[in-house]
Amino acid sequence: MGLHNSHHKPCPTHLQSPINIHTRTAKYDPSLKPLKFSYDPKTAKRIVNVGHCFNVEFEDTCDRSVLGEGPLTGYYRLCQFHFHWGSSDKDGSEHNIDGKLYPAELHIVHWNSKKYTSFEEAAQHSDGVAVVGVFLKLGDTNPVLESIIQNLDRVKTKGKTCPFTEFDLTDLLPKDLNYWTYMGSLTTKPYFECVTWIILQEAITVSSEQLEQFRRLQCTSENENPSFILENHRPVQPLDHRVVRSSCP
Ligand SMILES: NS(=O)(=O)/N=C1/NCCO1
Ligand SMILES: [Zn+2]
Repeated sequence: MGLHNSHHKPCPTHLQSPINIHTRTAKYDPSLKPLKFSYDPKTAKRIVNVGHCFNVEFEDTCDRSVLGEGPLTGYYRLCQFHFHWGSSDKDGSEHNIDGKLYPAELHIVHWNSKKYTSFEEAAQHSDGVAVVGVFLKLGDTNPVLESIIQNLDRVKTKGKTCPFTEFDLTDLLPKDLNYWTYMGSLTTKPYFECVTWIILQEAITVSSEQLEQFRRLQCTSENENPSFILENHRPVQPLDHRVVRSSCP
């Protein structure tokens, strides 16, 4: 059921992601708090090739690595991070900034462990999930990304996993933690509308060679004819009546 208007025709309300962020329309909200990342490097567990991307998974059976404050009520438990990229360096990010695309985008996925008992349950609720999005811009080789990428030949085909421990995810974040925030959805099936999106305004760097490594991952399993994950970014969705808020003026 959607909103009703004078024509009495229901108009559906979409809360889908990603979106284009029009920075001049974003509204500064002084009540937004600074983001508080409390990640324990010992909770890093493994890298998994899930077919459409690779996930770096964390131990999420207790609140050892959490994201707090920012636009959130309470804290959300870190469960995994992954990337979206394009078939060339010309596109790849999911969110756009004033129509500008980046060559890739990092998503750090957390779920509301105060109210729910798993990511799967939390994803059924509008306050269930918080994803921090970080843009990757073309530049020098990123040494922290390199420590992840050097493992990718161990998860080349769909379903493969490899151990990945003692990783400090805060090393991957930019210095400036100012952000835009809006209510949206998962950008992968089943597109549940359960995400508080927190998009950092400062990008981190990635080199062209590092992006090429992403595109060498296979979406096929080891006993199939190889196909490659050349791109995995969803097109932007209608903003409708949503307002994007900014943590800084
Ligand atoms: N691209 S996304 O919105 O983070 N999608 C998901 N799905 C499972 C976890 O994050
Ligand atoms: Zn994602």
